[in-house]
Amino acid sequence: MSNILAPVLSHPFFLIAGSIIFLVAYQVHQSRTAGLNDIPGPWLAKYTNLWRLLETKKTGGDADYMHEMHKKYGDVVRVGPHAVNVADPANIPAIYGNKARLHKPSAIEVILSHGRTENIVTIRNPEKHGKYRRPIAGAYSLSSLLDYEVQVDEMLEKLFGQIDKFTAGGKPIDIARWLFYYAYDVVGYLSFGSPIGFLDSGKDAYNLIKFQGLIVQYVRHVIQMPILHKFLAGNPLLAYLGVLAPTRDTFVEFSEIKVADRLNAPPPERMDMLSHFIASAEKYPDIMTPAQITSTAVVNMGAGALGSSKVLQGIVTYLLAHPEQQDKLYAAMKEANVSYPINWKQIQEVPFLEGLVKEGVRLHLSVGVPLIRESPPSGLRLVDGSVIPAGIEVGMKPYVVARRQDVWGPNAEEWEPERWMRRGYETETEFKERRAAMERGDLSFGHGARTCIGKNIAMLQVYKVVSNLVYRYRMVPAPKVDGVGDKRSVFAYITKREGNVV
Ligand code: HEM
Repeated sequence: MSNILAPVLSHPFFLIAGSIIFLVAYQVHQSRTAGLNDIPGPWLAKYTNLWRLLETKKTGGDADYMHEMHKKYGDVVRVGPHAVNVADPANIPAIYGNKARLHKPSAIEVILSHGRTENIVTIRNPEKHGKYRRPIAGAYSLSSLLDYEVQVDEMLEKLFGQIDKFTAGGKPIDIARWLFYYAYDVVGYLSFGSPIGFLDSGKDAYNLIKFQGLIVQYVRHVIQMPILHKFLAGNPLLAYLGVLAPTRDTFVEFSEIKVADRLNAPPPERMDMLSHFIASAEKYPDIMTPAQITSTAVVNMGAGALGSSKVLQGIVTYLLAHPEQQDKLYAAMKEANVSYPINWKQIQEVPFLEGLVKEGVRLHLSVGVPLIRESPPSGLRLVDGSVIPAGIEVGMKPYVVARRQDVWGPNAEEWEPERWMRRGYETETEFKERRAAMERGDLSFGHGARTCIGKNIAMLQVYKVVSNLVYRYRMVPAPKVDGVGDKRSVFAYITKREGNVV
């Protein structure tokens, strides 16, 4: 009998059909035994991560499909055989809180190409993460900001010099592009000790922005189906052959050179982040190795520069659509008696500026993926009483949380800087309560031990440029210039507000 069946079974058709049946049976088994059968979600997502990969591809990751999924299926949605997304911000402490101390799941490692040094974003274990975060925390502290303001001012002067030059004669300018260059040069200056050269050259220096865009697209897609990483950037053979190298390595190699230059040079007169990292190597020699210092500087560019750029792009788009809001901010700054260039201390005295920036962060954050964690061995109890079993990838998307009506009100999806200020009809206590609820429900910079370490730096660079830009210029929308720019471009006619600027 087996002699008769052997030629049939070795036929390619049976081999392929058999493999497919095995794969489907395996996926069904995996799905059924994950302990998530009661959690609603699209049917395909129950069996394969392909569902979220396809959704990400369809929406490009920008417009968020999870927002629609939560509207359809509720606050807890199954997005993969072993993955759920949660929308209710009341769960933030349980998932991200210091007491919860959840690990990051293995999917986070898709950020690292084969052979690269791990960094504070990719370290999964909370204890180890704490060990690596401690030595660098001082570089990002509020007290360090005063040291960094000089570098930020230097970059602002370069930015405004270029705006003046390129708008001479009433020409339109792609203001978003220049704000990207500013954000990248500020983070680069602070991380590597010298500006990278975006503003000087008026170009995407070393193609960093382009490469980073490719890396973001890679991570955004592959993190949905992490097994793909083994066959792509995480693959040792492909790394050896250099197949995927150009996108990732140019960026890292550029950073290695910058860090090596600084390690071989005398310390600079003024502290920047790189000086902090190098100084901490004396106290933590096992952790702050040259490779780790480079990795930390790279993470700054990756996690930081893009975030601030996108927020600035969002704010400027809004200000162009509402020139009256520029005038409102200008009047508020005049009333606060600020002087040019507006400094960090003066910035704190203009509540409308705070509203603009916070609203910009809320609605235009760059984090297009959920902040993922792994449910602990004892399971994860959510506020609705349901329990997510051990070993499941659990995430909340800042985009989704930023649009919750129970936190932000019925106009949650609209831009309203004034929501951050006291309303005419509110008592001080009512305002404080409403604002505290918004702060509790705000996941823009994450939460807990892994909250954004660069938040202060991001705020310094964003507040400084928004305030000084509006103090110095008035902007109105300009039509797109044919053949110039890309999907990030925002064109504007810009004129100086005479009399304010030296
Ligand atoms: C408006 C701009 C920014 C936004 C919206 C933002 C958002 C975030 C979020 C949500 C996280 C938490 C990720 C998680 O929980 O898994 C994070 C982490 C991080 N961010 Fe930012 N970020 C911004 C700017 C920056 C800047 C300017 C820097 C550096 C100079 C930076 C460096 C980092 C680093 C290193 C981490 C990892 C922290 C850790 O795991 O301990 N970010 N960021």
